[in-house]
Amino acid sequence: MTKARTLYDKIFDDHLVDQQDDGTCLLYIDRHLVHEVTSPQAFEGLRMASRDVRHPEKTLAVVDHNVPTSPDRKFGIKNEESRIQVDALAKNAADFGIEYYDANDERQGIVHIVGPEQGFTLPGMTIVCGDSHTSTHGAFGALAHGIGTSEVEHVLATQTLIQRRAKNMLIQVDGALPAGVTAKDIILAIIGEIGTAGGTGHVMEYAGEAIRALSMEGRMTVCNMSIEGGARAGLIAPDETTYAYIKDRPRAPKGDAWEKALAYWDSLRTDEGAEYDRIVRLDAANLPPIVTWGSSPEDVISVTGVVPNPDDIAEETKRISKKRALEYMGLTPGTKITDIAVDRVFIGSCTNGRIEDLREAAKVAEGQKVKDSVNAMIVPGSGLVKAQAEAEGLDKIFKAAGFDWREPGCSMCLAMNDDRLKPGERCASTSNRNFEGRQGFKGRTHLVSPSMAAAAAIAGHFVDIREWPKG
Ligand SMILES: CC(C)[C@H](C(=O)O)[C@@H](O)C(=O)O
Ligand code: SF4
Repeated sequence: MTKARTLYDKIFDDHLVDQQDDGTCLLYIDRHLVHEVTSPQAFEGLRMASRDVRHPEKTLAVVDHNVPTSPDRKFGIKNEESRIQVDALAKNAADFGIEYYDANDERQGIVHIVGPEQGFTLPGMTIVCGDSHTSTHGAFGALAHGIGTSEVEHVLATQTLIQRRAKNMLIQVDGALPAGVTAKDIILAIIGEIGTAGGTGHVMEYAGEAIRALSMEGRMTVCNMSIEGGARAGLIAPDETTYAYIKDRPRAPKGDAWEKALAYWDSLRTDEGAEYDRIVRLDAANLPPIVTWGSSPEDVISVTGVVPNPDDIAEETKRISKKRALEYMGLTPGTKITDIAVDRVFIGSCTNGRIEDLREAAKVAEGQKVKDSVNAMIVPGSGLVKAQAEAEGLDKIFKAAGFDWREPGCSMCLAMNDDRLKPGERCASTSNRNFEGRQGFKGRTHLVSPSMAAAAAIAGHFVDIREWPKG
């Protein structure tokens, strides 16, 4: 009898090219996504060694981090550093025969939104990208790893990656989400529970009623932040929701190939009796909307709560670090979360820049006005998301409410382009990292869901979305 295996074990085994006695494995890589930040030295390395890209057709390049999000970007990038990186990717893609979406291509967007949209991301595949949030693609039941630049070069040259087997971790989310509570709150709650190192050495598989009930957009939000929980990757077994999303995408299998693919994809489930190294359980029905208060994604609190007091932490190193976080954030213990005023609102990123996120935000914004003291921007995650949103009239709702409607890119998720916080500015952000300086020097980031962000823009402070609109 064969041993019961997890979904991770199955995908890993199906891609194993070689395994050494010390456990070092060589994995075949089905898909490689490339962006401008982590690829220039990799291509340079190939040139120096006179090597080609082994499988250009399994590689897709797109610019996202450095592109400005203002409409006048079609006239070029003013910032020199950004322009150099973007131009380098265009040249490298042309020189090595790789399909490339530039900033004027409607398919351009954040790499982790583009892959799924194009049907480039498929269940059972191994997918890599020189980017930590590659875990997003695990929502499709693909084994998706973020890799470093030297590994990018290795994959470009050989279409393989050196890996060790990870441990298996199951995150079981039972129950049904209450109204106003979203996929973002699920993953923030998980990270709050296990901490940012909780998943170290593991691949996290998310299962349970609440995960099955999520749309692909929601599943991507959850898998996206696996990396913030320290995991090597996140995974969700594919099902009818997955297939419906993929069907008829440009690069999805068609006709007979589709039927064959479905048969294989249906085998991508963890076997009955397979063992996990660790299991974490969560009840979705008990989850509130969550806001982060510190400078780590594990610093989570219910919107109904107050800023915690680090003095209550017994462990010294942690106490000192959380004290510092509060100082950085300019917050006082005991302050009600709903009393915290925001200066900026950012709705976008590979965590929450998809169509469903914009719909959720638009529902809150409709007929309302952004508070005078707040500067709020909506950045669709891709050109296709933007077009879809415009076809649904969401842009009109946002603009009428006083939100800034932008071009697609990573934008203010990280301060690598013109969108950034000024020192001291406080932002409600739908992105995934609230590290010091992440959204701009001395900027203060609170991670929230899209509807919570939209409501904060209108009220000027955090509000409990479950009670929105008041009166
Ligand atoms: C620039 C890139 C290497 C980085 C990552 O790996 O995640 C970025 O996307 C981020 O979110 O911090
Ligand atoms: S949107 Fe943010 S998290 Fe995602 S790839 Fe871009 S910078 Fe990284």
